[in-house]
Amino acid sequence: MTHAIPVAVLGASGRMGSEAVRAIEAAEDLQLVAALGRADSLQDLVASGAQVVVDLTVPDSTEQNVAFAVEHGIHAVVGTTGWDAERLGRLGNLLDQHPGVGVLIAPNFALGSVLATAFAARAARYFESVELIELHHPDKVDAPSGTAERTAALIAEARRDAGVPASPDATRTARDGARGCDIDGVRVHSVRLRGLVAHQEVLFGGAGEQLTIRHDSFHRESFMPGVLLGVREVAGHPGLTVGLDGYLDLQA
Ligand SMILES: NC(=O)C1=CN([C@@H]2O[C@H](COP(=O)(O)OP(=O)(O)OC[C@H]3O[C@@H](n4cnc5c(N)ncnc54)[C@H](O)[C@@H]3O)[C@@H](O)[C@H]2O)C=CC1
Ligand SMILES: O=C(O)C1=N[C@H](C(=O)O)C[C@H](O)C1
Repeated sequence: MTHAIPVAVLGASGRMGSEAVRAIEAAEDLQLVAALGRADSLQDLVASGAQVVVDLTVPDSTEQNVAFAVEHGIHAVVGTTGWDAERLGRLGNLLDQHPGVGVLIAPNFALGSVLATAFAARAARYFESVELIELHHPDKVDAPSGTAERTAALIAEARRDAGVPASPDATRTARDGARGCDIDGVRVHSVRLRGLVAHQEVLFGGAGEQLTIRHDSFHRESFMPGVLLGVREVAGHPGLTVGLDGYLDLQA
């Protein structure tokens, strides 16, 4: 058997980080060499000998963590949110200076969610109206979700490419927030409710019909096959990959 891949987790005591630690420990081809939290130094990451780091921290620290990993030749699998175009641009430039290092930024590791986003992008051009609702546990610190940001951006791109006009909306007066936020012309509504984990609905409306594309993560175990796939594949994909679909053949 080939040697196990040495893997470190950043944010290891968090909701996702602790689940990832368990999944990596249970995988025979992976070896957990560091489980680091906010109190640890990034130097511990280098000292651990990790070839791959999984970042499941907070939007405020993820860019710095990933830049440190890249500068030290460590591949990174990133589930943390907050990767806007500016941050992705800076990371792309950094990776140009470190050829051979791979980074996967995965807004969502659940296979069903990755498929739902791909299906939504596919359907986007065929309907007059589109709106998106994301629903999460109330301990989530960011809104809208990273998955919603990505899904809305892909829907907007598909509609732009196909020359579809903006969704009709006659609203002239509204309370703040009543119509959600606007991501590239797609209205996105965020719900935070005790009992939920991670859920998303894309609503497409046409004359006399509606298509709803819904995905539910009922438990964080749903994200683990994607995390493990990312860890196993990232070294073989140098440079920046955004979205787990970059490692999957969704056409098959
Ligand atoms: N891509 C995906 O499929 C998923 C992504 N997420 C995202 O992952 C991130 C973490 O989510 P949760 O685990 O729910 O949050 P959490 O708050 O439970 O965990 C975050 C952990 O990171 C630690 N932390 C903060 N700063 C740190 C630093 N500089 N270095 C090391 N550790 C640090 C915190 O102490 C905490 O233990 C969020 O951005 C969330 O949106 C969550 C679920 C799935
Ligand atoms: O914070 C979460 O829980 C999740 N975060 C990611 C996001 O913002 O899209 C992925 C998933 O929705 C769970």
